[in-house]
Amino acid sequence: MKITDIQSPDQIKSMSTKQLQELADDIRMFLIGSISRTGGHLSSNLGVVELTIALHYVFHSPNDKFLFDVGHQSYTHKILTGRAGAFSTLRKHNGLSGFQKRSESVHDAWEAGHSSTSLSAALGMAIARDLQHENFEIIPIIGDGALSGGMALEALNDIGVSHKKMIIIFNDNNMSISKNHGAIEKRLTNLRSSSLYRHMKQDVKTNLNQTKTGVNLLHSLTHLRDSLKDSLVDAPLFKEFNLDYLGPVDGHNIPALIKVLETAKEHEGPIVVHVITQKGKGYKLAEQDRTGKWHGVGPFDPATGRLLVKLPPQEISWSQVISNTLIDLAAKNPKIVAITPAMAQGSKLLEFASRYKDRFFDCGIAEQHAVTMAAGMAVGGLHPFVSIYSSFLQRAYDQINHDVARMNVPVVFGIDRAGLVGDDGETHQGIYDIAFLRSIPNLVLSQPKDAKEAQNLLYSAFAYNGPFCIRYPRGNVHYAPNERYEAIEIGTWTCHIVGIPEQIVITYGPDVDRLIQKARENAMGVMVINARFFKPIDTKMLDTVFKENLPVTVFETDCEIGSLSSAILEAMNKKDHQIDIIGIQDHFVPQGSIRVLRQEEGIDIDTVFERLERKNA
Ligand SMILES: Cc1ncc(C[n+]2csc(CCOP(=O)(O)OP(=O)(O)O)c2C)c(N)n1
Ligand SMILES: CC(=O)[C@@H](O)[C@H](O)COP(=O)(O)O
Ligand SMILES: [Mg+2]
Repeated sequence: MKITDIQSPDQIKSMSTKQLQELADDIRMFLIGSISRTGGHLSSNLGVVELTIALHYVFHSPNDKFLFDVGHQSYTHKILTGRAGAFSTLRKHNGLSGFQKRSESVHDAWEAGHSSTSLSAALGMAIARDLQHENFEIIPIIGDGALSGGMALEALNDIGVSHKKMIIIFNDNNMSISKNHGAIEKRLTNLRSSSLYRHMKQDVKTNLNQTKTGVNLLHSLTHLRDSLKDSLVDAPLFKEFNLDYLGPVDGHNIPALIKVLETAKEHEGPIVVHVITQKGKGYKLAEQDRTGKWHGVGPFDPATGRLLVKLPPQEISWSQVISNTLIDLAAKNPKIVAITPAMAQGSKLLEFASRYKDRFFDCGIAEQHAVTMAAGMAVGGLHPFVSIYSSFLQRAYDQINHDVARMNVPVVFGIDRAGLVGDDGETHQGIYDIAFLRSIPNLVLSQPKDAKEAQNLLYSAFAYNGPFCIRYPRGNVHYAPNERYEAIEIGTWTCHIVGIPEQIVITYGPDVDRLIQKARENAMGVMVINARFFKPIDTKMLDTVFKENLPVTVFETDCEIGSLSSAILEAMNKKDHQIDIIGIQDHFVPQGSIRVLRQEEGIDIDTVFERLERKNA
């Protein structure tokens, strides 16, 4: 069967074991080919092909509900539910989402993008089901990385006494994006390498090889199930949560998976099925990867693994600029330590980790813990740098407020992926942090316009004795290491005059230079203000600017509500001056390239410029 001919999971229900395995092989080839053209979450998806086939074989979606935690590993689910034909649009504007999306298919029972939500959601859905006397299965699928998230552990604690029927698939590939971290991880290592698991795997293999009739298979699987029951003593992790447990089972063995899932289906109350999978299965480079390089990739040549999009010379990612500077500053200041909640690869902190082994802390997917731990380190006399993507920082709002800002302790936040992130869509757009951080007392909140300013801001942040946030976008920037650092006075903006100004634009980040360049090219007279601090803002400069009596535009590339324009309007409350505001309106921004999204939102330089030109007309 052609992969694109699959319209419904019902089509696989009558397949033999052999046909299911062939289907798995075909899907894997399809995924590698398709993702090599569009980019996407390769490794996690290659790891769950057989598991997803077995889930759709045993359960009946959309009546039964699959909740893929994070959702980045739901590609096979999309294929089996009739969406293979749309894979060329994966993560593109108006195209197939890289995550489960309820508007996309009735088979997508839940939406995510951030990790560790599936178990709470599953319990909520189970309560709703039972109160309304409905009858269906609820199947959250959660990875070993996501399980380390606080929400997942809070949910397990509740589920364990709920008696609500659900089948928790624990997809254990011994990897988060890169290496997984923590005590749970250690416990799992013992379990995975237990002689019992190896024995079971061999046992099933032997029996499968001996017969195609299924008689010995059944015997083997019954034996497997009995062994699993015995193994409970060796798997106390879930027992401690008062949860029944089946496993571990080989996640690439379809008959074994089917049998275990059927056993779990008969079980009353909640049960965990522990499935061992291999991240990147079927693509050698991804199988061998421990750094996370193949977790999410851009387009690549499948034959060589070479990435097809090359950086322009002298450009590096904003994350890399910050990381290089951090490494340099840390060489001179032993109090500097770095923390990441499971994003060492994306935040470009792997080099820091190898240079300063005892000063680097990957705490797993645990943003809240990361921030409060940083506060503890700061109270203890260190000067921590916490690197968190803007959208994941939403998780740690209380910790920033309660533990860092309230005690006014020196923690530097590197808010990565600030602004539009593009292909990951709504769940990952980093456009809210200015608004949600600005109201917190004691915080300094800044964004550099270029790499030079980024280096100077980081230098200034470590010279400051309080919480200091520096946000920077996804993408690249022209870079040369600063010959020497210059301290930037907190709360100061800079003013850039092009021609004879007829109007004033207040903006920030890389758009400062983009706008200056555009104005020069078009001989427009404009005063461009680089609002490099959102808190505190430069009220002195605002006073001067408003005295010019020229039209003012605030051009922001984040959500309009509560961000820079709000800060300015608050400050100018008592003055009589009209301000034109350009920013992202009050709605969620879907996926798409940043270029397309900026056009849609009317915040691309051309549209902004046309708007400014109209003001001069
Ligand atoms: C709250 C939050 N923090 C960080 C991330 C980034 N992230 C996406 S997938 C992932 C690793 C998940 O590991 P696991 O659950 O084991 O899934 P796998 O990719 O191994 O299948 C991380 C850290 C996220 N999506 N949400
Ligand atoms: C699914 C998830 O949350 C991450 O894998 C995320 O997609 C990474 O984004 P970057 O590609 O910007 O590092
Ligand atoms: Mg994992």
